[in-house]
Amino acid sequence: MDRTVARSGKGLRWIRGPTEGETFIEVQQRLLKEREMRIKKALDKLRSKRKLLRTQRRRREFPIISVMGYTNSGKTTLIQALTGDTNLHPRNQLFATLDVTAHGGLLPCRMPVIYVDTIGFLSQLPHNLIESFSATLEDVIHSDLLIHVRDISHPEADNQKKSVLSVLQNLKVPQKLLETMIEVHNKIDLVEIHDPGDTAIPVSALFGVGLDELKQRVQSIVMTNTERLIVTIRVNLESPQLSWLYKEASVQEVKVLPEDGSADVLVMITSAMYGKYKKLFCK
Ligand SMILES: Nc1nc2c(ncn2[C@@H]2O[C@H](COP(=O)(O)OP(=O)(O)OP(=O)(O)O)[C@@H](O)[C@H]2O)c(=O)[nH]1
Ligand SMILES: [Mg+2]
Repeated sequence: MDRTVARSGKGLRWIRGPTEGETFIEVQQRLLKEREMRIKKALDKLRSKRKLLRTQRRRREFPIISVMGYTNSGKTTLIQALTGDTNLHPRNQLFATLDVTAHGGLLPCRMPVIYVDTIGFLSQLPHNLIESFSATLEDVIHSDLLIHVRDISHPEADNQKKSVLSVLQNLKVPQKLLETMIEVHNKIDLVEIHDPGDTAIPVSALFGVGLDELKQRVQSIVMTNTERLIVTIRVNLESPQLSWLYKEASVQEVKVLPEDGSADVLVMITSAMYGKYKKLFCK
C-alpha cells in the first residue's frame, strides 16, 4: 500500500495513498470527511468544556446574570458601570462586542455574581449567521437572571425590543427566566421625557444614573431565582456553627452577645444549605 507521511501538530501520521482504486476526487472527499470529523470532535470537546465550566460555576454557586439586548444599546457600558471592570471596551459601533465574556461583580449584600456580556442582536441577520449568533447565546438559558438592555433614545426602540424577544423565544429560554427578566431603559440622558412604565428601570449607564435601583432589583430577583434567603441565626460561639456559616454561606454581619456566649449572625444562604444547617445544629 502506498503511504504518505504527513506532519501534524503532534508529529508524524500516515495518510492512506490513492493506490487502492481511489480516484483523485475520492481521495479529496475522504480527506474532507476526515477534516469534518476532526472539526466535529473539536466542537464536541469545546461543548463539554463549556458544560464543565458551567457545572463548576454552579458548584461554586456564583449566580449568573446574562446581559443581552440589541447591538449598541449599552450592554458593555452597563456591565462596566455595575462591576467597575476596566477591561471592557464599549464602543459606538455595531457589534462592538464579538465574544461572550464574564465579569465579576458584587450585589449590595456583598454577594459575588457573574455578569455575562453577550453579542448584540440585529434584525434581519443574514440567514447563515443566525446559527452562529444563536450558538453564542446557548449559555443564556443557564443563567439565573436576564437583563434586557434597551437604547430608549433609538427611534427604532420598539422594533428592536420585538426582535430581541422573538430571538429569545426561539432559543427556548425557560419561562421563569423570561418572566423575571429585567428590562433596562438605557440612555435616558438622551431623552427629554420618558415613561418607563410599571416594570422597566430607567438608567444612564454612561452617567451612572439609576444603578442603585437596578442593583436592588437584581439582588431581589437573584435571591428568589437561586432560592437564597437572608436570615438572622443565633449561634453558640463555643460550637462550630459560625465557622460552618462562614464556609457554606455568606456572612453579612455578626453581633456578639457576650453575656450568653452567643451571636446573632446575619447571613445569606441557599435554602438547601439552610436545611443542612438546621439538620446539623438544631436538634
Ligand atoms: N448617552 C449615552 N450613551 C451611552 C449610554 N450607554 C452606552 N452609551 C454609548 O453607546 C455606545 C454603545 O455602547 P456599548 O456599551 O458598546 O453597547 P453594546 O450594547 O455593548 O454594543 P454591542 O457590543 O455592539 O452589542 C457607546 O458609545 C456608549 O458610550 C448611556 O447611558 N447614555
Ligand atoms: Mg458590547
